Amino acid sequence: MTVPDPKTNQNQNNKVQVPFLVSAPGKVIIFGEHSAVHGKPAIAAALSLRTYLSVSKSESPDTVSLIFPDINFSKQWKVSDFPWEAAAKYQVIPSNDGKLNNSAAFSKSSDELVPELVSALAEMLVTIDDPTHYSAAYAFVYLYVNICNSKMPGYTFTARSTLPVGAGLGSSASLAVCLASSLALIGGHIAPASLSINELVATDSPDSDFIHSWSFLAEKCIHGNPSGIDNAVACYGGAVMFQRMKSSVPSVRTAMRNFPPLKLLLTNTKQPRRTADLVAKVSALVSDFPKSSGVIMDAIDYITREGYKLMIRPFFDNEAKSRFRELIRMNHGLLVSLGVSHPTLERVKLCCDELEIGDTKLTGAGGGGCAITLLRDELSESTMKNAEARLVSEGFETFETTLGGKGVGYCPLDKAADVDKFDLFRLEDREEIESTVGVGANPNFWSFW
Ligand SMILES: Nc1ncnc2c1ncn2[C@@H]1O[C@H](COP(=O)(O)OP(=O)(O)O)[C@@H](O)[C@H]1O
Ligand SMILES: C[C@@](O)(CCOP(=O)(O)O)CC(=O)O
Ligand SMILES: [Mg+2]
Repeated sequence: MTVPDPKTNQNQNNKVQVPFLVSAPGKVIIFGEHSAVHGKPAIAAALSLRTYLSVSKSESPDTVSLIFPDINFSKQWKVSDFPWEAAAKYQVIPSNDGKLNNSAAFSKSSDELVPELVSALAEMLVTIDDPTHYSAAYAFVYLYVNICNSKMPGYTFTARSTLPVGAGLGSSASLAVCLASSLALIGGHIAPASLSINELVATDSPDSDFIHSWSFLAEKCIHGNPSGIDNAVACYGGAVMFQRMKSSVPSVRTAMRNFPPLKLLLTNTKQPRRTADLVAKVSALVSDFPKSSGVIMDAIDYITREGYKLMIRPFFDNEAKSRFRELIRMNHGLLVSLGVSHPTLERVKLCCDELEIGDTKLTGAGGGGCAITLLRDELSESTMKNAEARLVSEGFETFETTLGGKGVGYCPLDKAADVDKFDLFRLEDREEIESTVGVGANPNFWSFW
């Protein structure tokens, strides 16, 4: 983490030049969604589908603007509308000797939202009725007052995802990481990223840890009680075994460097749902039936650990693959018993079972959204084409994606021409976003923390 000038709260070295872009990946949970919230381990990997966010100066210097076309939402505030005084009491500003002048608040705010700040921000959000809009705006304003300050000029934040939003692939966490990294850059708390796509990261950097801790709070704003697995993957990339610990003990995150090349089909039911509702539903079940639901959570715990053991074997051979598929099938059944499947998800599963292409489970919070099918090895191209055509004919959408990619990235927009070329608002669709700014199609534009 860099040390900002205490007067301006801006880092003097490596100061970011506006405009710029940041980006973070979505994720797929292989085992352990929901049980992860209740302290059990889970396994997830970063996707090649990502969220991109641009930061530019607002036309009017005292206006902060959000432009979120994927959810049909835009909003403006005046810089002076933000509750800076309330924020100052809890804000963590590193002093120029590099020590945190409010370290108690830092450790608290890196774990829990500050209730006084939440109520001070409520007035800025009162006119927003749609919960989708509200949660995105809430995450933004919470991070903005904590990470930025009243002396900074107004900026415009435009976000676009190549991920489906609200479909179990971690769009909320990838947005949270984009917000945390862009605000940390303009607030002068971190330096622009410098690692190229092929450089391996030996250890986590203080800058990525800073982004990670604030993105967790943004996830809290979006869905109440996140385990932290989604924003960890969106921030650090790769594949992880993750376990949330009881409050005040940090979560355990074990990078899985030899993640086997899984052949996955990703199917979006297009059934909308909110993670917040499903996480609350499972938490209600846990408190109503602690013993019965506890046994289900324990079973998922064993499945995840069995899956982990198979995945870290030096050879992910046929025997390992067939055991792995059994685990996928069992994990789905247990999620059904927690009440988080949906008729559309069951239809995807039925279809894949009938076609005998592999084993299917819901991924993410369920209630709609996406399913993953771990494909059998020996499937021909025509079998796969037929299977995808059948799923599409039933109203679903299939995705091709690769697993285990990079975490949060940064792309400077140095030249004036870049600003028009990379105007996220104007890009037509996922394909155009990917081909114009995408990390996959344009790896040389990007650096990583
Ligand atoms: N590209 C985006 N633009 C604006 N808001 C987004 C975007 N992606 C995610 N969000 C926010 O995250 C919410 C979806 O999060 P969630 O219900 O956790 O689903 P998931 O993380 O599985 O996509 C949206 O309702 C919105 O508030
Ligand atoms: C249900 C859960 O395990 C995953 C939610 O993922 P998503 O928001 O549906 O992509 C919640 C969490 O771990 O925070
Ligand atoms: Mg989410």
